[in-house]
Formats: sequence, C-alpha cells, structure tokens
Amino acid sequence: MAEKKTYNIAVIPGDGIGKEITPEAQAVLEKATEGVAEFNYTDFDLGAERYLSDGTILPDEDLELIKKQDAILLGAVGDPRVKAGILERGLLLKLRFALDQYINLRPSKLYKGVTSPLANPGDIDFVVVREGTEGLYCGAGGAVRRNTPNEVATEVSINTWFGAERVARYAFQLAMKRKKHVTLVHKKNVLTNAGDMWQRVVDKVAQEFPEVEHDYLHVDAATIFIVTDPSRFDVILTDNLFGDILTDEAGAVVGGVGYSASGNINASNEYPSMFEPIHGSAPDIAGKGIANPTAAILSTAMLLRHLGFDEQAERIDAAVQADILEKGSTQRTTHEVGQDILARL
Ligand SMILES: NC(=O)C1=CN([C@@H]2O[C@H](COP(=O)(O)OP(=O)(O)OC[C@H]3O[C@@H](n4cnc5c(N)ncnc54)[C@H](O)[C@@H]3O)[C@@H](O)[C@H]2O)C=CC1
Ligand SMILES: CC(C)CC(=O)C(=O)O
Ligand SMILES: [Mg+2]
Repeated sequence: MAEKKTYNIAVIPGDGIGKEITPEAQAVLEKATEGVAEFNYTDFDLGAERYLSDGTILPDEDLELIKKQDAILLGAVGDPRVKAGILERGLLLKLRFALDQYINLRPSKLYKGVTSPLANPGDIDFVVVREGTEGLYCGAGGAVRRNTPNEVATEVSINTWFGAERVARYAFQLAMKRKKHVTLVHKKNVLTNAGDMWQRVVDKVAQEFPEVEHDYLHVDAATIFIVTDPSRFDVILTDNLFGDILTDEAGAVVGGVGYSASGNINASNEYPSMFEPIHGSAPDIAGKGIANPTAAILSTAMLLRHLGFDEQAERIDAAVQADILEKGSTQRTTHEVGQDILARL
C-alpha cells in the first residue's frame, strides 16, 4: 500500500519515438492516479536535441534533482546524429549506475490477442531479472594503438559477489511470488571466472529458498528455448549483457518490443527507480507517429506497483489487455492507441 500523499515523477522522453510514446504513457499515469494521490511531474530536456544544442548530456544539477524524485519515467535514448554510445552511456547507463538501479526487471507476457511469430507459443509469462549495474556495461576497458593496424580494444566484464548476490536474492524472492522456478543463464563453459561465480552465488542464495527450484542454461541454449519452449521459464536470472539480448528476443516472441515494459529498480529505495519500455528510440519509424506506446504504458503500471499503487497498476494492465483484445490487430497511430487505452481507465 502506498504511504505518501504526494509523489514527484521525473519525465525524460529522450529521443526518437521516446518523445512520441512518453506523452501517451504520462497521460495514462495521470488518469490512473486521479484522486488517489498527488503526482507532480518534472520534465527533463535530456537527449540528442539538448546535446546537439549545448553539448550537455546529464548535467550534475539535473542528476541531483532526479535523485530527489520518487520515480522516473523514461522514453528511449539514442539518435543517429550522435555517435553511438554517447547518449546511451552518458545518459541512460549513467542514470542506472548513479541511481544504483541494480535490478533490471523485464516481464515477458503474451497478451491475449497479440500474434506471436511462434506457431505454438503456449502460455508465455516469464520475467527476466537482469543485473543492471555491472558486467560488460561498466565501461571498463579501452583501446590502444587506436586507428592503427595493431589496434587492440578491450571491454572488461566486472562481476562482484555483492552485485550478483543481491540480484540473485531478488530473483528468488520474485520466484516465491510466482511459479517458484529460477533459471540462471550465463556462459560458464567459456566465461569460467564470472560464470562460476554466478553459479556459486545462486547455489548459496538458493539455500535460503528451499521451495524454489533452480536450474541453469548456457545463454546460447537459452536463446533456443525462448523460441521453442518459452513457457518453460518463470524467472530468468542473468547478467547485464545477456539480459539485454535475451529480453529483445523475448520481446519479439510476445509480439514485438512495443509490448515489453521494464523497471530499473533500486530495491533498497535509496534512489528513485526508473521505468521504460525495453526498446530503443527506433530511428527507422521515429517521426511517423506509428510507434506502439503499449510498452511505455505498461511501464507506468510497473512504476505504480513499485510505489505501492497495485490497484491502479492492475487497472492499467486490464485496460491494455482489453485494448489489445478489441483493437490489437487494427492499424493505429501512437496517439490513437494511447487514447484508446486511456478511455478504458
Ligand atoms: N533503453 C533505451 O533507451 C535503448 C536505447 N537504444 C538506442 O536506440 C537506438 C535505436 O536502436 P535499435 O537497435 O534500432 O533498437 P530499437 O529498439 O530502437 O528498434 C529495433 C526495431 O524495433 C522497432 N521498434 C522499437 N520500438 C518499437 C515500438 N514501440 N513500436 C513499434 N516498433 C518498435 C524499431 O522500429 C526497429 O525496427 C540506438 O541509438 C540504441 O542505442 C536501444 C535500446 C534501448
Ligand atoms: C541502450 C543500452 C544502454 C541498453 C539497452 O539496450 C537496454 O537496456 O535494453
Ligand atoms: Mg536493449
């Protein structure tokens, strides 16, 4: 149950379709919370336009203000006019790291009425618990002898016992509320240092949860089962890179990344958590008004659940499900989908 009466929400639409889907999500969030508490929104002009106009990516004063919010609603980051990585690292990953959002929570659910590319998808309903602050995304590494034929580039995957243990415990706790099954996904047959540590962490944490079954898959095999037998999964626990890749695949399997929401959770509540669709800024369709805002809207349900507004979150989920059942197969603009879902609240 929510405890406070006033909530401050940072809104970062970002780039590309992020700017198109975020207003639809925010409208749903505002409507769903009408009368239950006061939600104050602060818009942050961060992303490619800001960077191209004044060279700033995430100024310290913005970060400090964001730290004081209760939650963050983010669209997507990345623009073809800006060198790859500048905004992704300097804005998105900086937020995840600075706010210690170590749980990257990514549910994959096949909504009734959505057409999966799988012939026999079965009942797909699993959650990927992806570590959010470590692994190959830390930015450790570098390049020597750049722009010579002898260039060597390294990316170092940093995995700490502390980091793996806290996310593993979260995954087992989540499994207790679900089908009590955790699958660790890694590549321990090759990444023998990190993979072995992750397995030992999971074996230790599992002892605290005797009711939860756990197994292991190498990531390459996991990609097979996500398309051949996705209903076998309940909670997938994995590292930052594998989780990123697997969740896009899972998104495709449940009808498209436009249906896949996520939360970057600071489970200790020291800093605000951030909610965003799993997809990016989709430059190939940006500006056309055709992006699916459903993932962004479902992200607001995750935001509300995080703040303790379970009932309001359920209403958003139900509105999305009803919308898909009735109109999922019709061609609609981003705004039409947003309006249709809004009308059901
Ligand atoms: N969380 C974030 O902010 C993320 C940012 N990115 C950034 O986004 C940019 C584009 O990356 P891509 O690799 O193209 O991935 P992407 O997820 O933006 O797009 C991949 C494909 O999915 C489609 N798609 C994505 N969202 C959709 C939606 N809501 N409705 C309908 N179709 C949708 C796109 O049109 C595209 O064909 C890059 O700059 C990348 O770094 C990528 C992933 C996550
Ligand atoms: C753009 C990246 C920083 C990450 C990504 O693709 C994701 O978190 O899904
Ligand atoms: Mg991704």
